[in-house]
Amino acid sequence: MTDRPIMLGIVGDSAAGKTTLTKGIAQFLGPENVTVICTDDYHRYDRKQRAELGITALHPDCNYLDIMQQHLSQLRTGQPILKPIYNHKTGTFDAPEYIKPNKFVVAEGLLGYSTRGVRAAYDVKVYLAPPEELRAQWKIKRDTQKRGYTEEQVRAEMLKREPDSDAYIRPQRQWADLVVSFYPTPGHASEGNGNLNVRLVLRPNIPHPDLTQVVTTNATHSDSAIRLGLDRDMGKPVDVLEIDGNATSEQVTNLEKFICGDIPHLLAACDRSTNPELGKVTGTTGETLQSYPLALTQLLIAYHVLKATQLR
Ligand SMILES: Nc1ncnc2c1ncn2[C@@H]1O[C@H](COP(=O)(O)OP(=O)(O)OP(=O)(O)O)[C@@H](O)[C@H]1O
Ligand SMILES: O=C(CO)[C@H](O)[C@H](O)COP(=O)(O)O
Repeated sequence: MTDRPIMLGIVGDSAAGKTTLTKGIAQFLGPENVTVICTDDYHRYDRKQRAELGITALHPDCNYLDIMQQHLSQLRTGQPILKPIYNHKTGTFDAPEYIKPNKFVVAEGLLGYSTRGVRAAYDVKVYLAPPEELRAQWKIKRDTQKRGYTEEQVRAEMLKREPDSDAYIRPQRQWADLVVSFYPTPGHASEGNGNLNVRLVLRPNIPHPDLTQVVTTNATHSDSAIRLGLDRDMGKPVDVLEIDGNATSEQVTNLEKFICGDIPHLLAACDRSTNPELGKVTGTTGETLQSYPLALTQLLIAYHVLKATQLR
C-alpha cells in the first residue's frame, strides 16, 4: 500500500499571513510534492448573498463545513476531490476543480479547526496570530492592491467581522500544535516587514526538536536574538521560541543546521550554497520577503511535516 498524504493545517483570520507562510513551507518540501487547498472555497454563499443575508464569511453557517471535512478526510486517505472555487475577484463561484493529493497536503483558511471532525484530518496544526494592528495593515495593503477594495471599505468590513472573528476564528488557536505570531519590535514601525520578530508557541502535542541544545534559554531580547522559554498559552503550559528580526546569519545558520540535521530531506533543502532562494518568499502583493524569522518558522513547520511521515 502506498503511504497516505501528510496533512498540514494553516488557520488564521483574513490576511493573517497563511498564503505567505504556506509558500515557503512548500519550497522546503519541494513544490512538486505539495497540494495546497484553501478552505475558504467552501463558502456557502457568494458575496451578494452574504450582503443580503447580513452574514459574514467568517460565520460557520456561511460555510459548508461538512463538505470541507469530507474532502479533507478523502485527501488524507489519498483520494481525489472535486473542490469548489470561490473567486475573490468576482465574489462568486467558479467551476469546481479536480484535486489529487500529493505527498503533502496544506489546507489553509479561516475555519479549518472549527469542528472536531475536521481537526482529526490533520497531522500538524498551525495557527497564525499576528497582533490585530499588524493584520489590519496587511489586510488593507493586500485587499486594496489585489482585491479592488478601498481602505475605508476594508476598515468597515473588519469592524463588521470583529464579532465573528472573536466568536469563531480566534478560539481555534487552542487546537494548534504551533501558534505563530510575527510582530514588530515595540517602538519601531512595522513597515519594514522583513525585519519582524516571531513568537512561536510550541504545544507539547507533537514532538518538537530539543532546541535547548542550540538556543539560549530563559533570556531576554537584549541577551540573545533567539530565545527559548516557558510560558502559558490559553492557560496551558507551553514552550516559546522567539526569533528577532535582527538575528545574525551565524545564529540562524546554527539553528537551521540543527533542525535540518535530523531529517535527510531537509539537509539538502537547507544548504544555502545550492539553494540561494532559501527564506525568500513573494508576499501576496508581489513583494519579496526575506526574513530569517519567517524562513525559520517555515523550516520548523516543514520539519514537523516530514517528521510526521515517520509517525504515520
Ligand atoms: N510573515 C510576514 N512578513 C511580512 N509580511 C507578511 C507576512 N505574512 C503576510 N504578510 C503580508 O500580509 C499580506 C497578507 O498575507 P496573506 O495573503 O499571506 O494572508 P492570508 O492569511 O493568506 O489571507 P486570506 O485568508 O485573506 O487570503 C501579504 O500580502 C503580505 O504583504
Ligand atoms: O476573509 C476572507 C479570506 O480571504 C475573504 O474576505 C472571504 O473569503 C470573503 O471574501 P470577500 O472579500 O470576497 O467577501
